[in-house]
Amino acid sequence: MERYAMRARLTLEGGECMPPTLDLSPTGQPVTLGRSRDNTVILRDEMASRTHAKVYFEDGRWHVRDFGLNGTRVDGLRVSGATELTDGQRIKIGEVVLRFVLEPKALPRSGATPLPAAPVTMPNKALNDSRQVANPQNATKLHEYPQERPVPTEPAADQTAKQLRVDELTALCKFMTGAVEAKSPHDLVGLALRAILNQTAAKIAGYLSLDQDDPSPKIVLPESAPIDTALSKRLTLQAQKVGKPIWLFPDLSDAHPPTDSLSAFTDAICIPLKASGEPFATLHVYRSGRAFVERDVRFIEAVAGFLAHGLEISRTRRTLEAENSRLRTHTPAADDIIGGSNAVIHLRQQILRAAPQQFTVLVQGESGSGKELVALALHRNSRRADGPLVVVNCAAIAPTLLEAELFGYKKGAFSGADRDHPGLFQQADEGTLFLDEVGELSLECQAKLLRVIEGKAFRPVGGTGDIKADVRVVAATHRDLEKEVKAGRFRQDLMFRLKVIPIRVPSLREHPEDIPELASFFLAKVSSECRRRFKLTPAAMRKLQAYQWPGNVRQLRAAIESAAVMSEGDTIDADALPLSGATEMVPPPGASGAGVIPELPPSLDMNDIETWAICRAMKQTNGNVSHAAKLLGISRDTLHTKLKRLKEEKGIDRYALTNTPAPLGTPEPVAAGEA
Ligand SMILES: Nc1ncnc2c1ncn2[C@@H]1O[C@H](COP(=O)(O)OP(=O)(O)OP(=O)(O)O)[C@@H](O)[C@H]1O
Repeated sequence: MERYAMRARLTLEGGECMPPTLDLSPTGQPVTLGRSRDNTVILRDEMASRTHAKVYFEDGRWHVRDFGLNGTRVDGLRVSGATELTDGQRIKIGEVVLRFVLEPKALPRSGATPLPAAPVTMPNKALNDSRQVANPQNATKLHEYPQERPVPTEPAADQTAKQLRVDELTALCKFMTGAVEAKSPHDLVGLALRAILNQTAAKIAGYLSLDQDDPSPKIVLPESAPIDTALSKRLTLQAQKVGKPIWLFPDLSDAHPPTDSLSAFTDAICIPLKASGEPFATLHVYRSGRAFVERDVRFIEAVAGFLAHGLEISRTRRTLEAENSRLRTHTPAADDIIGGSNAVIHLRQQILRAAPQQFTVLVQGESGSGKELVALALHRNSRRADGPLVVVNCAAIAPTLLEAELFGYKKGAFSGADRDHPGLFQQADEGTLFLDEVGELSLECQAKLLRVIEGKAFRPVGGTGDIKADVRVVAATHRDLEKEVKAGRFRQDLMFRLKVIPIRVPSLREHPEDIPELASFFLAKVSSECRRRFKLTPAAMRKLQAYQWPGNVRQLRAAIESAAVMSEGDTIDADALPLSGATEMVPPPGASGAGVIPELPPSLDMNDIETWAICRAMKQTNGNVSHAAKLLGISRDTLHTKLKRLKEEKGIDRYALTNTPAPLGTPEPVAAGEA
C-alpha cells in the first residue's frame, strides 16, 4: 500500500496547459512539461521553453527538474537543477501554475483498480443517450473520491478536468459532421478512430466487432500500426461482460503486470458499443508514455456513443434498403400479372400504355380479380416509380374519418387529434395514391377529392392553410359507377375525372384458360414458402377449371394455399380443394352445352345441398321453373328468388344449367357486386 501514498496529481491553478490535470504514478514514465506538443503536459505560455521541466519519481520521492531558459519556481523559489516536491506545493512556469498534491496514503489510486482483479467500470449513460455526452452535468463520473479525501481547494480546476474543452468539442463536432456523410460503416469507424487518435494522442485506436459475420471485424489505426496489432481479448471480454467502459491504469509494479497485448502500453480504455442494450463491438484505445486523463476518457466515450448510434442507424438503413429492394423486385410489374389469355394480354397492354401518363386511371373489376395488382403495376411502370405508392381502402375507413385520413388534420381538430397528422395525399407526394373502393366515398369527400384531382389545393381538417401535393391518383371499384351516378350516390363530374383512363380487369370466369398457369404459379409460391414440392392431380386441376370462381383469382390463390398447407403429402387431390358451393358444377359462361351435375352434392353443407338440388332440378327439367319447383317441393316464386340469389351470389346462371338459350336481352352472368 505504501506505493499508493506516493501517487500524486498535478492540477492547473493558473494559466493554460493541456491536460489541466494529470495523475502521476511513481512507476510511470517521467512527465515532461513544455511548449512543444511532445510533452506530457503542453504549456500554453510564451515564457515556457519547448521542453521546460520534468517531474519524476526517484528514491521514494517526487522531484522537478528545470531545463527552461526562464526558470521554474516551486512555491516562489526558483529551482536550480532539481528539487524535491512536497504535498501541496505550486510549480510555476511563466504564468502557468500547477499544484502538486500527493494522494492520501489510505486511498487506492483514483478511480482505478488494476486488472484482472476488478476493472474500473464507468456507468455509461453516454452510450445509452449520446445527447448526454456533451452535458457535463450528465457526464460519466470516472473517479469517486471517498469522504476523507480533502476536497480540492480549487473546485474550478477540478471541474476543468472533467469538462470537455473547446478543442475537444470542436473535434467531436467535426467527427459528427463527417459521420453524417460517411459512405459505409467502415468509413464511419475510421473517422471515429482518427478523431480519437488526434485528440487523445493515443498510440492505437481499434474497433473489434463481436459479430462473426461482420464484413469489417477489426479495424486498427493508425495505418502505420503493424498489421497484426492485437486488441486485448481480456479487455474485450470484460467490457462485453460488464457492458460498460473499462479504463485500465496498468500498474506495472503490480503482482500481475499485464502480460497480453497490453504490456506494450501504459494505459488502455475499452468501450462496448451497444445496439438495443446489447454490445455488438468494442472500441479499444491504448496509450504509451502516460496514462489517459479523465477528459480523454470522456472524449472517447462521447465518440463511442455517437459511433454506436451511427453504426446502428447504418445497419438499420442497410436492412431497410435490402427490404426495399426485395419489395421492389416483388412489386409486380406488368409482366407479373400472370396469364397468356387474350384478356390478360390486353390488360397488360393497357397498363403499359397508361402507366407513363399523368392522367387518373379508374380500374374496374370484380372483387379479387386483380385491381390492386394493376394499380401496383401502373405505379411500377410509371415515372413515379421511385416515389411513394400509398394504398388506401376507402371502404375500410369510417366515413367520418376518411376526410382526415385523406387530407390530414391539425392538432386539436377533434378529440384524439393530439398532433398534426399528414394526410395520405401529402404522404403520396411525388408518387401514386391508390384509392381502392372509391365508390364507397361519401358525397362530401367526393367533392373534396374532385378539387384535389383538378389540381387545386386541399386543407387539412382543422387547418387554416391550403396544401398542394403532386399526386397521381389511381382509383378502383367493383361497383358500376354509372349506376351509382344514376342512383345519386356518386358525383358524375368526379366519375369523369377518375375515368380519364379506364381499365377493366376481367373476372377469372372470363379467362379460365389461365387457371392452370395461375394455379402452378401459386403452387410454386406456396411450395417455396413451405419448402415442399406440391403437385395437383389431374382431377384437382379439372375441378379448378370447372369452378366458377366468384371470388376470382384471390379465391383461386386461397384455395391452393389452403389445400397445400392442410395436405399431408405433397400431392393435392380434387377433394382437398376447399371450394364451397356447387358452382364447380356449372359450365363457364359462354361455354356451349350444359354443365355436368354430379350424382351427389359436393358436401353435406346445407347451402351446398340446396345449390346442388336446384341445379339438378333445373337440369332435369331443362330449365322449366314450374317443373323444377315441383320437384323441389317449393313454390315457383321461391325458386325464382333462389335462382336470382344464386346468380347474384355465386354467378350461377340458370340458362347455363341447361341447353336452353337465354332469352334476348338477358345480361351476361355476373358475380356479386357487379352490375
Ligand atoms: N393475373 C394475376 N396474376 C397473378 N396474381 C393475381 C392476378 N390477379 C390477381 N392476382 C392475385 O389475386 C389476389 C387478389 O388480387 P387484388 O388484391 O389485386 O384484387 P382486387 O381486385 O384489388 O380485390 P378487391 O376488390 O377485393 O380489393 C392477390 O393476391 C393478387 O396477387
